[in-house]
Amino acid sequence: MLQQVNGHSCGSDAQSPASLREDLQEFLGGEAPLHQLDDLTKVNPVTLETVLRCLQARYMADLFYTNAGCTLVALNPFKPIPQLYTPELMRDYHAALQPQKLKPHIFTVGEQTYRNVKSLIEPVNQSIVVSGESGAGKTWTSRCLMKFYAVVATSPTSGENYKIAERIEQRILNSNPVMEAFGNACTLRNNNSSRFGKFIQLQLNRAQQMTGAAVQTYLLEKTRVACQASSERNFHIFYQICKGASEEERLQWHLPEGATFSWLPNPERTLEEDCFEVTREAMLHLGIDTPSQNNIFKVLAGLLHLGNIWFADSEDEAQPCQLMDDAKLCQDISLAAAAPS
Ligand SMILES: Nc1ncnc2c1ncn2[C@@H]1O[C@H](COP(=O)(O)OP(=O)(O)OP(=O)(O)O)[C@@H](O)[C@H]1O
Repeated sequence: MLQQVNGHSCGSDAQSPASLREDLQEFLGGEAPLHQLDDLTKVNPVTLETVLRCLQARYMADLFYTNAGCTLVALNPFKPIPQLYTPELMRDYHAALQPQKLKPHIFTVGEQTYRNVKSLIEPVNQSIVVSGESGAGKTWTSRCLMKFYAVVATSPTSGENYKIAERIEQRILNSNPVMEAFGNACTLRNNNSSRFGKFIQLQLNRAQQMTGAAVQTYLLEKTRVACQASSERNFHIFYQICKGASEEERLQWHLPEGATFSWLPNPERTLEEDCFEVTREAMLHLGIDTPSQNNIFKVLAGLLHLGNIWFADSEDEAQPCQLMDDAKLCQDISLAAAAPS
């Protein structure tokens, strides 16, 4: 029988510590290698130690997904595993008679959810909750799910439909770089940490083909614009415009090469998330044209300049704030405006 032990007394039926230790030894020294346990409900007795040992053994064997009943536990491999996310593998999970019989994978969850919609005459909305601590891999997992649906939930027949489907698919996937540029930042725990929560809604038509997506965001950490913990950074987009702007744009946005901004800490760190081109390209695909993009980037550059303004402590709070150094402010602005590049 499955024993559940959570560190507290389990009442009169509780197993004695000695017999629990025996069971533990038996389980850990058992015949079957621990990494072969692909469902944590098969772990017996269920203790923190047995569950962690099982997950550790699977991690060492490059097995990053483990079922826990109807929940999937995903371990972050912290290294690229391209063969785990190929379109071919997505199609295998999609085509399988019983995907749950294949190796545990995020694609099983994606496919099961998709089938739940498909199997009902009056479809019912399905939700997948991706949770975990910072750096656990939630953003990665949501991206995988979106890619999965982009592959399996678009199977149009005619050429015209194919083009429409491809455009929708591209737009859905392009929302990720834009959301991440404006809403993610490098923190102590994660170089690409989402500083907001999101609810992504994928919309399907009656033929279960993807017709659109909506993303609702909440709790964006707006204070990060003006205040970053030491060794952390501001949102990626600020670094992208400073590093990736052309000479002409630098002039337009008053961002001379080498300018320092107090709201832009640790600019010397180069991350793969600093790629301005990817963001611009994705914005274009989402329908944000170049003039609109320029306006957005000008506002962001203005914010960086605002961060370099210092106010003197006010003696009378009823009076307007005084700038610390008017002359320096004018000089900074004119320098920025006149800077060649
Ligand atoms: N399945 C995976 N394969 C390869 N690398 C991964 C995988 N999952 C996560 N990673 C790596 O771990 C990093 C952190 O993952 P991710 O940004 O998804 O975490 P998160 O849970 O969304 O964190 P936060 O809550 O801070 O936003 C990723 O940038 C990526 O490098």
